[in-house]
Amino acid sequence: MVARIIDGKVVSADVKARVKKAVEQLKDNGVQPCLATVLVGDDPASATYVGSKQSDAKEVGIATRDHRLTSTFKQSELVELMQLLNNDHEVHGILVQLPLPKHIDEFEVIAALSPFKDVDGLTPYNAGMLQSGMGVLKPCTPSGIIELLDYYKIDITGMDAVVVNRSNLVGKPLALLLLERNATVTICHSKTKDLNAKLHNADLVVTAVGNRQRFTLTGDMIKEGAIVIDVGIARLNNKLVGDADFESVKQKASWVTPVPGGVGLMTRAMLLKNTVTAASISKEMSR
Ligand SMILES: Nc1nc2c(c(=O)[nH]1)N[C@@H](CN(C=O)c1ccc(C(=O)N[C@@H](CCC(=O)O)C(=O)O)cc1)CN2
Repeated sequence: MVARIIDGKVVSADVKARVKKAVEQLKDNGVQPCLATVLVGDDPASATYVGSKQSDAKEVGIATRDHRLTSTFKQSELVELMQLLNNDHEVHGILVQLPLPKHIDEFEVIAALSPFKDVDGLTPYNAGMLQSGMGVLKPCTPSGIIELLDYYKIDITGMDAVVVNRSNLVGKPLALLLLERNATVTICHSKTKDLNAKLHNADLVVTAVGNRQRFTLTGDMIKEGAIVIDVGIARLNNKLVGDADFESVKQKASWVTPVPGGVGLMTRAMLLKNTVTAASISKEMSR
């Protein structure tokens, strides 16, 4: 079997076109959607991601604020900045780029965000809403993966899904979204017993490790016809790669996402979608 490609370029362009229209409608109704990004420290990958998020926003007509802070910025100052942005009526979405420097308690900063401006869907309120099946602002990578499955009309009902990641950003929220689509979900991690057996049995594999030395998914590790969603990003021989050895996985899977050009683009597109949703929520609340 040779896998069909789940193309993040096509689907993210579709999401962005819908977002652009929604932005125009909001503007016609007197609301200029605005996204504030917050970057702490000088991690080059994080700076690149924030740069892309800023230019994506501009491309669809969303206004931006760009807060770039040194790695010595204090936790209390960051919480104060969250409160300032929460109270700024011109700002609808707040994105704090992760990871934060080690001296900062990520949970405390995220928890200081207004859940109505939490365009990453990470506050305790939005995480709880997601768990109840009532999520509105949902984490961007997991909701981007669902958008990809929907676009290609891939029904995962009854499938055994294995997610290799247990973070709040990807693994945990994704497990809930796959469960909502009636998959049977197993979350795997570094302490999982017999990962190979679990992978072999899976109809859907989502991998988000991002370190080829620690984990590489090869074709012989998956079941014939499995769907493979690759969230990992790493550099190998100066080339951007995912967790999957694309060529061998492609020979065995039924569907596969490429890296680059897959889930990463969806993460960015879903942030724009969440920003427009947050702007609409703010408009409703001010009525
Ligand atoms: N606050 C957040 N922080 C982080 C998130 C997040 O969703 N919210 N996710 C990750 C990384 N990430 C977003 O910030 C991200 C990853 C990948 C891409 C992307 O565009 N990938 C492209 C390739 C890009 C390249 O050429 O370098 C692709 O896969 O085609 C965007 C964003 C960590 N932090």
